[in-house]
Amino acid sequence: MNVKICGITSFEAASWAREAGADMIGFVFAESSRRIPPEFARQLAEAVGPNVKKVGVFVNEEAEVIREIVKTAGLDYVQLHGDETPEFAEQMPVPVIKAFSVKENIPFKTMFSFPAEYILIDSPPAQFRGGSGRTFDWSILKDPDVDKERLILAGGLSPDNIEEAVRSVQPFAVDISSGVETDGRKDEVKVFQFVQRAKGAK
Ligand SMILES: O=C(O)c1ccccc1N[C@@H]1O[C@H](COP(=O)(O)O)[C@@H](O)[C@H]1O
Repeated sequence: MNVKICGITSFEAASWAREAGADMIGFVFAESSRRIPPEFARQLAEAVGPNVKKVGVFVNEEAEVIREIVKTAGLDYVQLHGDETPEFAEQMPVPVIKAFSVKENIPFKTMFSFPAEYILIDSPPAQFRGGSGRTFDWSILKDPDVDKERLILAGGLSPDNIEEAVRSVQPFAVDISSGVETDGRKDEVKVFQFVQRAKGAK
């Protein structure tokens, strides 16, 4: 199981994610309590080293701004978490993770025909477009149009529900932000528990 820890805002959290065995870390460049400047993301990315992939999270950002941030921060993927079109995604300089909310009522067939390396399915937005900490009914992902090889499951995951999530959905990867935090900051114990349980679940 591949694991992405999103909303990294400190050197400590970046090193916990790496030491715990996360495959990807996410930096938020959209409206969020977890937003960080691109230059700081670059420092975090360098501290983590090349074995953990770096994902930049954007919501309805201009393509030119994303291109600049990809260069400045040294990103491996962009996660488009807004209403971006297929044409927009095709202009991206690195592989794309396209996020859809289950509330959008877009057929899975349409979601999985989007030109992106991975399709991330998240809960409906709350205050911000992502990072709500809310879960959704995973049974909808049993639909045969869901391509599990390209699916990243997100939304309200936590160390307590991740084993059940992996067992019932069997996605390519799982993505978490608020479920490994305490009082709005990444929590070392939760990060290790989450990665260990996600990777151990069958
Ligand atoms: O994490 C954020 O603050 C964020 C802000 C704007 C767009 C996406 C964001 N994060 C993504 O939200 C989901 C679910 O997060 P959670 O685990 O429910 O807190 C995840 O894909 C993050 O990558």
